[in-house]
Amino acid sequence: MFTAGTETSYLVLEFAMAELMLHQETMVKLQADVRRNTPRGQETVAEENFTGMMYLNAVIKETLRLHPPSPLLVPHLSLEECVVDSYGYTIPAGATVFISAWAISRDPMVWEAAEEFMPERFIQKGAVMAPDFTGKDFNFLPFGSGRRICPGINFAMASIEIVLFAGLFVLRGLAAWNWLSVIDPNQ
Ligand code: HEM
Repeated sequence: MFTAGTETSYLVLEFAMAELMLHQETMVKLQADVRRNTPRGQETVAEENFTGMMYLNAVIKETLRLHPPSPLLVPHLSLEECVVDSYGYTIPAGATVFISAWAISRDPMVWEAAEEFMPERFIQKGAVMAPDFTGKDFNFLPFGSGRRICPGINFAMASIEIVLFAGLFVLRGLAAWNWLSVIDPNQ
């Protein structure tokens, strides 16, 4: 429970920060959102500031898509034989099944520019939209699906949002997290 709840969330945070450093245009957009949603003079982030942070939510979803912390979910056991019609293969009863959420969420047949970090793909008509990660859209399964789906989704999303938002808030005075200009990634 501790491992399931901590390592996963901090991995998403680490990958989100790495992607933001690599994608300065995303970083600038996100910082603009932070400034817009936190009135001048405010010392820490407050719950009501999260309401307008749609882009933050899309950044986290895109991080989960490219870097799911449980890339093979957890092993599942097939209780009865199952034939996957479209691919023509049979999964026998008693088989251990690994589902690659990583490969599914980078499948170019499903995702446009699948290898690109593009949070905008989740924003349509001014709202964060499908695909949804609560197990209904099988092309995006960072938390799994079905009866054994992760029970910590809401807690995980809230804690990742709070930490990322708080970090961006502290650094809001900077033009961007432009650490690449001072740190040579080759060293
Ligand atoms: C970004 C954060 C997280 C991710 C990506 C994640 C992902 C997952 C995945 C993929 C599974 C397996 C689902 C399946 O195989 O169908 C799982 C199971 C589980 N997760 Fe999470 N998780 C996260 C955060 C959390 C948090 C914060 C908690 C608790 C506070 C938690 C508790 C659990 C538990 C208890 C299970 C086992 C459920 C079962 O077997 O019935 N997870 N998680």
